[in-house]
Amino acid sequence: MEKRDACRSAAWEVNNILEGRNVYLLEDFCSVVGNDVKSLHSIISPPVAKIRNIGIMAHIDAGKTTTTERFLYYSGYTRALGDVDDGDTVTDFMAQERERGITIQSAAVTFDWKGYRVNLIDTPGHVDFTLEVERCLRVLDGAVAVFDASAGVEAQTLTVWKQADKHKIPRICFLNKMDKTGASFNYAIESIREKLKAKPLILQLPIGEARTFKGVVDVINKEKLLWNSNSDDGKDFERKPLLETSDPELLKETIEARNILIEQAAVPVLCGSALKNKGVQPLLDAVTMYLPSPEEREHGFLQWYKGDLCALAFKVLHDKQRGPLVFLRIYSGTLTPQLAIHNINRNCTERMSRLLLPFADQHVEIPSLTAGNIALTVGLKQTATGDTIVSSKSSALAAARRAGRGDKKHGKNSEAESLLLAGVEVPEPVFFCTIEPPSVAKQPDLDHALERLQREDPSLKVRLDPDSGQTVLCGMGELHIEIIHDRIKREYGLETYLGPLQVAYRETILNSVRATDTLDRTLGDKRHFVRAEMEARPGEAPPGMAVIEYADCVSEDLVQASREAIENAVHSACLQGPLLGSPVQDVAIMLHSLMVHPGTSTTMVNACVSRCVQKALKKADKQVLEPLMSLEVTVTGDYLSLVLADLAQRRGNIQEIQTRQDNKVVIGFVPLAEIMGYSTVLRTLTSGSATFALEFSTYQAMSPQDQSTLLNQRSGLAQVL
Ligand SMILES: Nc1nc2c(ncn2[C@@H]2O[C@H](COP(=O)(O)OP(=O)(O)OP(=O)(O)O)[C@@H](O)[C@H]2O)c(=O)[nH]1
Repeated sequence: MEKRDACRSAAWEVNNILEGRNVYLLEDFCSVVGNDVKSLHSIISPPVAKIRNIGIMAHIDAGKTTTTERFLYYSGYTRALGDVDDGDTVTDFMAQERERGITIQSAAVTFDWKGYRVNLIDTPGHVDFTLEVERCLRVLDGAVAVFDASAGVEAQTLTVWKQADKHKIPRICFLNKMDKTGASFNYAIESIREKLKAKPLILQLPIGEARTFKGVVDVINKEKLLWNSNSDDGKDFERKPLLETSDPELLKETIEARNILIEQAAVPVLCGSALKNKGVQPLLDAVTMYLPSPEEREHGFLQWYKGDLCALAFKVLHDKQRGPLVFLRIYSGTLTPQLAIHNINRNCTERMSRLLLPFADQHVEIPSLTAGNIALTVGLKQTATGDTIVSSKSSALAAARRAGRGDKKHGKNSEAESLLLAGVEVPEPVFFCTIEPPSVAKQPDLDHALERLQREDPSLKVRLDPDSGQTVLCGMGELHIEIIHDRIKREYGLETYLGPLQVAYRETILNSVRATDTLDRTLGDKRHFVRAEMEARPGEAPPGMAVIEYADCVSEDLVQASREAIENAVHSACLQGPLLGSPVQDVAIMLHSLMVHPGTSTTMVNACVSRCVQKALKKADKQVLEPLMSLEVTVTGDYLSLVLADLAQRRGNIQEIQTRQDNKVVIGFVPLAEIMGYSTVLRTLTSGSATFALEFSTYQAMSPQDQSTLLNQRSGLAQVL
């Protein structure tokens, strides 16, 4: 009772400063959820064993939205059944909100089911958002894969399934659309076996298929579940034992399935029709029964924190009224409103003002949240997607010490990196294009929009082209850049112009070379004199960076005085390689000698060193590196040779051709430069019957012929321009 009162007063207190729409206080919310009033305690902090953080993975149109809607309805959080086709689902509601400029998209919705707290986290499916999918998977403890039972496993599900394998996320399969013409339980099961290489653990059998689909058999309990055809919303259904007298065939089949089930460790499979309101409640039961709670998942880093706060920001949204909303998965410790937190990635401390739970389409203000939960925070202005949050800098250092990483001789960056416990590696963007505002006066608005979008999406990079002064967008794929372009228009009201998409090449050198450079200039009555001798050689370093070494003969005092100028000069020279102006990687730079006359400005030192490094890079044998994509094309046998011939012309390297049911699956690698706009090509080539999945693999050295073709093209282009 005491706790209850404390919660109430905390909630009321925050209400005084609260103006936002869609935010309920706990007790108001209890009346919203109606007859089934949840206890305040369970709303605030359910026992961790009763929490399920799950995602829904599905191919486009498999029924993810409809299934989510049914979850919310049966759990009592929405009062009417939304219909995607009528445009009145919770998700549609949010889309409209967004159109009106109130960005309350949802990255997670929360609801309770039979005493369990379910946090449903959205997982985007497209490969351009691989990073986003990975980040979401990182915060999931389990997932429901929704399939269209008439189509079985489709391309997008396959991609996300592989990522879930990588992160060891336990899954349940839901064969949806059992009512649809062409729905086939056996076909869908077979495709799970074939394409996902998973063993289906059949927990249910359908009673009827397509138009005759009525309900399901619970294989474990040997019961049939029949939805009352007179009940519009499917809330009422009855359980009846299967009897030898009334259902001899079905009983026999069920017993066989049950025996197989008990023998194997595999993926539980259920079936139903979200649209026709059949099979959703047993799916929710299965989520709570078969998917693990947060404490059943292993997170090695938790031991370093010993109960102190550790959370991962997995999504940032900008709300026009409340500013940035940050979704956090709490791994250990407790969050409370007004709490000051330390952001390890940004090495800053900031204060959150409010703590919300995203219940269905409403946000509920709460006084605290503990480990295992998903929280929505208001007030964190610097935190970006993917950041690790702890209680204080000293707590982070203590964790690093426990992890045995804080005591090494590190530079400041590597110390911070050692503490990024839950982060996901951000891949380097492989595509770029220029973006221009409608007028010069709108450039600050564009900069502001891009700054916000980058906080939400760290795989988007923005830079300034030093030659043209234009803003350049760097992204993970064509769709990624298209969506950013569209969001700038929709959310920030700016009509921008994109330049042509270009491939992000890199450069490196193959041998060691030395160069010298002298800068002797008199400005006013002051003489500035610098002479540098430098060597560039192959050595492991990220793009646009270089390993910098100093020869013993270089005076230590001089290095101390000019270190920053020298390092900035080396890095800026490495940002624009001599061949294509692309970043140079895997280079080490040694400063053999440096002579600086007294009174020479550090700007002059910087200029001389930069020129000297550029000279050395130019003299070396140079190599262009290009992004290589892994490609998977699913095509019917009659189009196979056409697809292969086309890929051969695109410098494709075919690794394997698999047979999957009636289809051939071509697996291989192809340079990104050759595969832009491939969806249109493939559609034309195969009359729209083939599908493909494309993913960045690595950077590879171009062959001498391909490199010279590229360089000729570029210089030809330069002459034309
Ligand atoms: N016949 C049938 N249709 C369904 C079922 N579930 C969903 N649908 C329909 O399939 C279409 C797609 O459903 P959604 O729920 O929007 O699917 P989604 O996976 O969220 O789709 P995206 O958001 O586009 O990825 C809609 O027209 C739904 O009405 C089902 O169980 N049976």
